Amino acid sequence: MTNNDLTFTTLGSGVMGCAIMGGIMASLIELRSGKEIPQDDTPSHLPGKFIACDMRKEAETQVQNALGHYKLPLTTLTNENLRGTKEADIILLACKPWAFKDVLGAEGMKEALAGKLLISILAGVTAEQIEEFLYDNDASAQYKCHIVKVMPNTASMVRESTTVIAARNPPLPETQLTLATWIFSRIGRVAHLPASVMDAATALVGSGPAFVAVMLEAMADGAVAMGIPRAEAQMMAAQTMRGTAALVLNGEHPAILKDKVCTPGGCTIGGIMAMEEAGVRGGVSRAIREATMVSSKLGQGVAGSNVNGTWR
Ligand SMILES: NC(=O)C1=CN([C@@H]2O[C@H](COP(=O)(O)OP(=O)(O)OC[C@H]3O[C@@H](n4cnc5c(N)ncnc54)[C@H](OP(=O)(O)O)[C@@H]3O)[C@@H](O)[C@H]2O)C=CC1
Ligand SMILES: O=C(O)[C@@H]1CCC=N1
Repeated sequence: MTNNDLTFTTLGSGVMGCAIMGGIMASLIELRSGKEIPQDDTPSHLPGKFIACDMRKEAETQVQNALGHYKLPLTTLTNENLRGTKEADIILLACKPWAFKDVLGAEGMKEALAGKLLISILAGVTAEQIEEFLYDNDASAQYKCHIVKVMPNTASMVRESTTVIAARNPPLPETQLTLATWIFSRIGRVAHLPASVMDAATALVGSGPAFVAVMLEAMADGAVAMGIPRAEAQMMAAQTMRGTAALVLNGEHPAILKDKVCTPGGCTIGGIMAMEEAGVRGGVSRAIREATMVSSKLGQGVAGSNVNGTWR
């Protein structure tokens, strides 16, 4: 038996705040309709009420436009992070990475967070950084919140995210970890990894949709150049990526998959040779390494600073 008596608040309701709330809402609707059946690991208390906080008034309209159609209890607040946090059981920190001290350092915030689950999706900011900022490394601080760093991606909106949950030492209480895992497994696949690889995880799964979109667009452009109409080319490129991903998730090794497509003397190996000449492999893997390094600097930035290219 589950109760939808928890309130889920986002501090920052932009692209990701909306995507994650949207994914959770879609999942709750499926649970209610019986399309999804509660599993053994379904927590007894689930979110049922949502509060979207932002500092921009326009965010209220954007949130309502994106999520209003789910018809679940949803409140939008502008410049009322404290109220949203006081009313919350679970708080999603989804502002810009360099804004976290402004958000969490506000008067009364520490008290409002006490005992609650604080999920941070901020690139480049560790759970330890947040803990140190809030409690100044005071291990005996009363009524701490439980902080977990996770890295989802924008496909949360369509429940196809890949989310990495960072391990904590000491670990999160079991109930809180189960709840965080449940939330993100409703909106895609979840991996648990050491905190030390979270910047690489940010590059791979957080930034990944942008990298894949560039490749998708390039494939579609090539097809348009060769006469296929744009809409069809885009759909065909996307479905080809989905099919390839499904084969790999089904256990096929990417190198074997590639070899199977390359008929000897055929057109695919011709195309692969062109990709190798252009250094596509090196360029793509370099993008992951570059994004990892930039991510590692994002939590140290201040608003308006640009850490791209500053780490060398
Ligand atoms: N976009 C993505 O695909 C992913 C992003 N992330 C992480 O998620 C976080 C959010 O990213 P994203 O959704 O893209 O960013 P957005 O800019 O779309 O959303 C962040 C929102 O938070 C608002 N905000 C800033 N300061 C405050 C504040 N003090 N109180 C309340 N709201 C505030 C911003 O307002 P304003 O615009 O005025 O600053 C903005 O509306 C980032 O930390 C990013 O690293 C993680 C994974 C993937
Ligand atoms: O580009 C960024 O900084 C964020 C983090 C991962 C995806 N978008």
